[in-house]
Amino acid sequence: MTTEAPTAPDETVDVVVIGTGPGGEDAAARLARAGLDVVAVEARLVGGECPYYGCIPTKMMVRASDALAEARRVPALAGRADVEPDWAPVARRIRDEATTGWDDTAAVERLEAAGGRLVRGRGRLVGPGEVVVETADGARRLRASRAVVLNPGTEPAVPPIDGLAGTPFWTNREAVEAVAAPASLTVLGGGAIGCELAQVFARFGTAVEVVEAADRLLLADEPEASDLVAARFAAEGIGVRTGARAQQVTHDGSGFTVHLADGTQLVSERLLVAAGRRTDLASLGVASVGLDAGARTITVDDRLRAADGVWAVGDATGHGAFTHVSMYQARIAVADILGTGDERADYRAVPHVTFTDPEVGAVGLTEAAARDAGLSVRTGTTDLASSSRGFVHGPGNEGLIKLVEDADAGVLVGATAAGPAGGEILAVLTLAVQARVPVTELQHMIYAYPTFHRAIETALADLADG
Ligand SMILES: Cc1cc2nc3c(=O)[nH]c(=O)nc-3n(C[C@H](O)[C@H](O)[C@H](O)COP(=O)(O)OP(=O)(O)OC[C@H]3O[C@@H](n4cnc5c(N)ncnc54)[C@H](O)[C@@H]3O)c2cc1C
Ligand SMILES: NC(=O)c1ccc[n+]([C@@H]2O[C@H](COP(=O)([O-])OP(=O)(O)OC[C@H]3O[C@@H](n4cnc5c(N)ncnc54)[C@H](O)[C@@H]3O)[C@@H](O)[C@H]2O)c1
Repeated sequence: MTTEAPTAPDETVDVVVIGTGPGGEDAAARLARAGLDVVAVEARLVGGECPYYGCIPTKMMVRASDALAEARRVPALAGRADVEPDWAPVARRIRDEATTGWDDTAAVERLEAAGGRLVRGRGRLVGPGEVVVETADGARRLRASRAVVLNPGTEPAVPPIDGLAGTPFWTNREAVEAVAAPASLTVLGGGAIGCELAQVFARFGTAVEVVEAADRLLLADEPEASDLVAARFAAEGIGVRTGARAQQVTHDGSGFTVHLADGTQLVSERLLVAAGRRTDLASLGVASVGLDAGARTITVDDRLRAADGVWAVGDATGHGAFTHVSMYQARIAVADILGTGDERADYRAVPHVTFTDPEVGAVGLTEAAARDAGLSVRTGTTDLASSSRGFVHGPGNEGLIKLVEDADAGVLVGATAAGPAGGEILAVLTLAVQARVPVTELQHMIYAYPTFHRAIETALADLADG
C-alpha cells in the first residue's frame, strides 16, 4: 500500500541503498565502513534472495540429492548401500543452518557493525536523491546527498496461463520452505531453477515432469550441455517436455492439473513455477530520475551509474542474474561513489554454474553467440567420460568440455565444462577468457594427470584440428 509521501525529508544522509540483495548489502556495508552515513532500505530480508530462497538453500538441497545419487552408485563401485531418502535433514539444515528460520538478525547486525542503518520497508525514488519508504509505521522520506544505490533484485515471474493465478503453486520460495518432498511435481520452466530443483526432488522420490516452452533445457547454455542434462534426466526418470505450452492450470483437493496445448494433462501434487524472473521498475519510482519505468532492466554504464546520483547493481541491471555479478558490480559502484577507483565493469568472462548433476559450468560466449557477434569461430570439444579420469570415475562420469575460440585473435571467448566438478574445472577456463591467454599458451601448459580438468588439453587438440 502506498501512503501519502511526506514532502520534506525526515532525514538527510549520504547514501540510501534500496534493496539489500548480495550487492546492495555489500555496497551498504562498504560505504558505511568508509565513513559515510548509509541507510539501507529492505522490504523483506537483508541479504536478499540468495541466502534465504536462492543459492545457499538450493545448493544444500543439491548437496543432499547428490549424496543420494552417489550412494546409489555404490553397487557399481563398492558393494552395497541401502538408500532411504528423507527430506527432514534437508529441511532442518535449510531452516537452522542456512536461514536461521528466515531471520535476518545476523545480517542486520553485520550491517550495523559496519556503521550502516536499516530501515525496514519498501523504498521508492520520488526525485533525484529523494526516497520515500513505506514502513510499518507509515511513510518516511529520506534525502541522499551523495548517492542512491538501487538493488531491487527480482521476483518470480508468473506466466499468464489461464487458471494459474490464485492456485497455491510453488515458486523457489515455497520449494525452499518445503518440509517434505511431494509425491509428484510438475515444473514449469527448464532453466536453472527448474532443472536444479527437478533433479533434487526426483532424487528424493518425487515423480517429476518438466515443462519447457523452448526446444531444450538450459537455453542459455551450449546445446551439448542441454543434451547431457536431458539424457541424465531421462536416465533418472524425470519427464521432460520441451517445446511444450501450458494452456491452463486447474487445482482441486488432490492437486494440480496442467493442460498442455497438445492435449496432454499432467497431474501432480505440487506445481513449481520456475519460468524466469521480473523486476517492477515502475513501483521503484525510477521515472522520477528520468529512467524508463517500463523497461525490463535498469540500464547502467560501466561504473554502474544509472542516472545522476543513482547507481544500480544486481539482477535488475541485466548483466547476469548471479550473486557474483551483483557483488562484482557493488565493488565497482562503491569505488565510483567514493572516488577511490576507476575500475570499469567488464562482462566478457562472466561465469555461471548450474548445479545439476552433471554440473554445467560456462563462461563468456556460447558458440552461437560468438557467431552472432561476427567472430571467426573455431570450437574444440571433448567427452569427459572418455578422459582418463572419467574412465576411473565410472558411474556418473558423463560430461564434456567445449571451447569457443576467436580464431583471428587466437584466444578463447567462451567455454563450457559440464560433468563431475564442472564448476571447478571452469575456473581455469574463466581465467583464460578473462586474461585473453593465447590458445597457444594453453596448448603448451601442463595439466595434472588424471584430473578432470586435464580434458581441457584434449579439447584444445580438437580445436587445433579445426
Ligand atoms: C532458486 C534460486 C537459486 C539461485 N542459485 C544461484 C546460484 O547458485 N548462484 C548464483 O550466483 N546465483 C543464484 N541465484 C541468483 C541469485 O540469487 C541472485 O542473482 C542474487 O540474489 C543477486 O540478486 P540481487 O543482488 O539483484 O538482489 P536480490 O537477492 O534479488 O535481493 C533484492 C532485495 O531487494 C529487496 N527489494 C526489492 N525492491 C525493494 C524496494 N522497493 N524497497 C526495499 N527493498 C526492496 C528485496 O526484498 C530483496 O531482499 C539463484 C536464484 C534463485 C531464485
Ligand atoms: N546455479 C545458478 O547460478 C542459478 C540457479 C538458479 C537460478 N539462477 C538465476 O536465476 C535466474 C532465474 O532462473 P529461472 O530458472 O527462473 O529462469 P530462466 O530464465 O533461467 O529459465 C526460465 C525458463 O522457463 C521457460 N519458460 C518461460 N515461460 C514458460 C512457460 N509459460 N511454460 C514453460 N516454460 C516457460 C523459459 O523458456 C526458460 O527456459 C537464472 O537465469 C539465473 O540467472 C542461477
